[in-house]
This record gives sequence, C-alpha cells and structure tokens, in this order.
Amino acid sequence: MTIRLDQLRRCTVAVDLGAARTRVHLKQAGLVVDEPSVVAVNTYSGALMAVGSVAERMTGRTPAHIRVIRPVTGGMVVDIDMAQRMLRAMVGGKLRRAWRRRPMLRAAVCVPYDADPLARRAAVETLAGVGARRVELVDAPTSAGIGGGLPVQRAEATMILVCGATTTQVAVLSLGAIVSATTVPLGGETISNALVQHLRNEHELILPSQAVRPLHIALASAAGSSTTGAEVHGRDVVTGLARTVVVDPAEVRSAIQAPLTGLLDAVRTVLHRCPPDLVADLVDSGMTLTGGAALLPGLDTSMRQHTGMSVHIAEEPAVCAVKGLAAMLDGAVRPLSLTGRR
Ligand SMILES: Nc1ncnc2c1ncn2[C@@H]1O[C@H](COP(=O)(O)OP(=O)(O)OP(=O)(O)O)[C@@H](O)[C@H]1O
Repeated sequence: MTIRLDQLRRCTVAVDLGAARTRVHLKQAGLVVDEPSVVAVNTYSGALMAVGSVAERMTGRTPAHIRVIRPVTGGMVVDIDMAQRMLRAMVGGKLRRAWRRRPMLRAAVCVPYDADPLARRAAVETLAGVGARRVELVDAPTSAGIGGGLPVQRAEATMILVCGATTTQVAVLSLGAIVSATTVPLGGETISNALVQHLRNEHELILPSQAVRPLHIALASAAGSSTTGAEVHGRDVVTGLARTVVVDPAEVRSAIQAPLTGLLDAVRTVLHRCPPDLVADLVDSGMTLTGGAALLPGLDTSMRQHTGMSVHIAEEPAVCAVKGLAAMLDGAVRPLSLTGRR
C-alpha cells in the first residue's frame, strides 16, 4: 500500500473503523469520536435505537425486538449499511459542519495492511455513504507507527504490533513501508474469550461478557511475583445460581497460553522473513505494542520473556492509528528524503 502524503494532506477526516471501537479525527477539531463500534436496532421497524457506548451496554440485555450489531470485525466492515448508519449517528452534526466548509470532503481510513479488494471497497463505500467524495486508505501498522512516534521513515527497522480486539498485525517497517508482516486472528477479545471458556470448563461458571477485568488484573500479578487470586462473579452452569470463584494468577496465565503462543509465533514468522540487517537493528530498538489490547496487563512482560527483545508500549496505544492518520492530514509527516539526516 503506497501512502500518498500529498493526497492525505487534502483530507479533512481521519477514521479508524475497528472491531471494538470507532475513532474519528476531524482536522482542526481533533478526536471527535472514540466510541464502541456497536449499533442497536429495532428489528420490527428497522429504526436505529442507539450507537456506541449506549448500544454496547445493551449487549446481552435486549428483548426480542432489539438487536445489537457489530458492523466491523477483523478490521473489515462486514455490514456497510449499519456501519454507515453508525458513523452518521456518531459524527452527524460535526461532519455536516466540516462538509459545509469543504464540499469536496476527503477522508483517510486505516485498514489492515493485507486487506483484500473487498475489504478496501467496503471501507471506501462506508465513508462514501457519509459524504466523502474521495477516500484514501492507509495501512494500520504504518499509521499506528507514526501515531506512536516511531521513526518509520528511517532506513532502519521498526517493529510494531497493532494489537486490536479481533486481530493483531505484526510488522517490520523501514523507509516508510512494510518490509515483512503478518496478521493473526488474535486480539483482546480472543484473550477474553479464552478466559471465559476456561472458567466454564474448569469452574463450571458462566461469566458475563464484561466481567473479565479482574482476570486481566490477575494477569499482571502472574507476570510479577504476586500470588493474589482474582475474584470473579458469575452463574453456575448446573444450578443457574450466582456464584463467586477465586482464580489463581498462574491459572489465568495458563488459560491464555494458546492465544499468547499464537502472538509469539507471529513475531517469529515476521523476524524469519525479515532481511538480517533489519533484524540486527531490532536488537537495539525492540518492538512497540500499539492498539487497545497492548494495555492487557502483563502482555509486554510476557513478550519480553519469550522473545528476549525489549518491548515498549506506545503512549495512548489505543489511539495510535488515528493519531498517525491525523499527523498525515496535518502535514506533520514529511515525505521520505533519502538524503535527510537522522
Ligand atoms: N486497559 C485494557 N486492558 C486490557 N485490554 C484492553 C484495555 N483497553 C482496551 N483493551 C482491549 O483492546 C481491544 C480494543 O482495542 P482497539 O480499540 O485497538 O481495537 P480495534 O481497533 O477496534 O480492533 P481491531 O483492530 O481488531 O479491528 C479490546 O479487545 C479491549 O478489550
């Protein structure tokens, strides 16, 4: 994917349409939307009932006539109509004002680096549906790298992990482009699902979808030396009654071993495909975690222990991708100059 900085500078809106959250940055206004990518609709009338955090709170609590929909998954818009309605409801008034100022509204959207033509088309159509006359696509590792303040333009390796809700992209960049990369269908949601499944299998406890937070905190204990257990409340599989279970941090760690191994395999695959000169650069610079799941307690420590590389978490990792797009819109990213000094 070639980034056209001159075209990006002419864009007014930057959008990161994620499986978990949607983020919109407007030129001169900043980040105007950072909401869950969720829509609630009335199945009888088809009317939109709620979007964002209000719709997310309805998950698992709806009567038969209300359906909660996630129009984006795996970095791809799977329901264009719902995604358009969600975006319109989230940015409606703000976007209309921007559109009035610039009738030729141009938007920049980040997509997975390996997005197929269908996924790209879906992203373009979604933005076209909310008024964009032209849409520029930027790959997520590059925009997250720029947003995380990494020197992706230099003639040296930068390793970045974009840890989303349903996918993780691992990439090594040099001279402003991806040299080696892979995507795995693992993310924050996968890890939460592994924990929910473990509780069900080993403790016969059904955990509410939003109750995995104490287990996340236990992961931090497992990475350190603390042995404090995590207390979780759920419903007994057999009796259906409410029950509390204390889970040992080591047990939590072992429950997420499979997704964690998948992430480590992805890092190894990318390093294997990378030219030796770039791998040598990474000895000093290590890797940087971006995306919301980078905040999973203990993920950085675990990566460090298993790869032997230094691991950093970017500042505000969840918004790195949209911040990177915003930097390109604002002209803060200079075109690559091979004669430029470091
Ligand atoms: N403090 C936190 N601790 C643990 N996990 C977190 C934290 N904050 C966010 N997450 C996880 O990060 C994920 C969301 O990250 P992000 O917003 O980058 O995803 P996305 O871009 O919407 O997803 P994708 O890239 O898969 O489309 C969720 O799975 C969420 O559980």
